[in-house]
Amino acid sequence: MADRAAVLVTGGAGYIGSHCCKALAEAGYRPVCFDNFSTGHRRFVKWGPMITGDVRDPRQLQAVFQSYDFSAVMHFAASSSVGESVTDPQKYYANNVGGTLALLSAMRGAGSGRLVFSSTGAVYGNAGSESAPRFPVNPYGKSKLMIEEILSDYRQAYDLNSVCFRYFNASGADACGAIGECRDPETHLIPRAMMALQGEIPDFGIFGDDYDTPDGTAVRDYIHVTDLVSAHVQAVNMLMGGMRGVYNLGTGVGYSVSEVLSAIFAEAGSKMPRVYYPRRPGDPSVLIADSSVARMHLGFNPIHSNLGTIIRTAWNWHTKGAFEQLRGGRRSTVSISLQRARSPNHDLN
Ligand SMILES: NC(=O)c1ccc[n+]([C@@H]2O[C@H](COP(=O)([O-])OP(=O)(O)OC[C@H]3O[C@@H](n4cnc5c(N)ncnc54)[C@H](O)[C@@H]3O)[C@@H](O)[C@H]2O)c1
Ligand SMILES: O=c1ccn([C@@H]2O[C@H](COP(=O)(O)OP(=O)(O)O[C@H]3O[C@H](CO)[C@@H](O)[C@H](O)[C@H]3O)[C@@H](O)[C@H]2O)c(=O)[nH]1
Repeated sequence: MADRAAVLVTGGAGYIGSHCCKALAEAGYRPVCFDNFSTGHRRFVKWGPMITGDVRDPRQLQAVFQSYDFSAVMHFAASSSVGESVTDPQKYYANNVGGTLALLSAMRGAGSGRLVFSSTGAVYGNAGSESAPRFPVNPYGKSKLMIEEILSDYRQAYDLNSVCFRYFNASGADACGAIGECRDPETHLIPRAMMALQGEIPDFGIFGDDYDTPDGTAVRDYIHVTDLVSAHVQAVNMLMGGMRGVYNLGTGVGYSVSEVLSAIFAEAGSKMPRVYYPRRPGDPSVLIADSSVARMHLGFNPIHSNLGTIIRTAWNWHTKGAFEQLRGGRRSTVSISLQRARSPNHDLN
């Protein structure tokens, strides 16, 4: 079936992928979601066809490329928890590197030559501009850097054109309230803190208060998912005009874990004790983007990414019916392995 406006979205049932499918549909494309639902949700596939499949399976991929004539491919499918990548690196190299190689092979077989790849700020040791040294400190970041190198070689050798977006901490939720951040187990800061405030998880804590940062907790650059996916739609348009390259997507502003928690408490109108755990293995101290190249070349303008909007939209998602339905109305048994807790600090500010 020829369909020039079709875009293959691997991982389209996940957090960022589902937001991207919505944005693609709104921009006139037909997003075709290909997902194994390892962390994604069938309920998130609302804006185009849903294909259940695994990017590591060449036969499934071949069948998809035989069924559609894709204008571009967006590759979100991956394993993406920094801490887990330290304890189970094989999962990360097999799913991220292995899955991407299989996808690229299927693309070449089908003569499909445009890819938008989800890379990460975790490829840097200390982030800066795109030309800053890349010293990933965890297997997740290393797996993404390997893929970037592979894509660079494929660009040269096979004319397979790609845009790599190194995004920083995706956060927030679409204003519709129907899609948002929800994995099982959840490991990310903002959803975990919100789940803890709602009594859904018993073991929330701050990983590290001894970083070389103003308040001792780790600093990240939080970028609203709506701003992220706008850049992706823009990239599809520009790939058709021959654009390629590697771009940071962030705000250039960092917030500490402690500052994020304060913003969540303010939005929720309730607080919980701040419990401190040792640092999480693989975590860098500070990750802040310099996105000036994306601003210049893509017109990237993260208008939704102030911390207040991020927390408000995430809280809206977490306290609306859609989130509760997704979790089956049950209390979560989610628990991630924690190292020995130090004495809780009962500072509620
Ligand atoms: N969330 C962030 O802050 C962030 C930051 C930088 C980069 N990224 C990257 O963005 C992408 C999306 O992240 P997310 O936060 O939406 O994660 P997510 O876990 O919500 O989504 C990933 C999706 O991919 C699917 N998937 C995983 N392995 C698959 C496979 N082998 N075959 C088919 N489907 C598979 C999952 O079921 C899920 O729907 C990932 O590549 C991630 O590394 C995320
Ligand atoms: O229960 C928790 C969860 C997280 N954190 C901390 O909060 C910060 C942010 O952690 P998290 O939300 O897990 O995101 P990151 O580990 O920074 O990684 C995200 O951001 C990276 C880019 O910056 C992406 O590459 C990853 O895919 C994405 O998961 C880190 O210092 C964590 O140690 C806590 O203190 N307690």
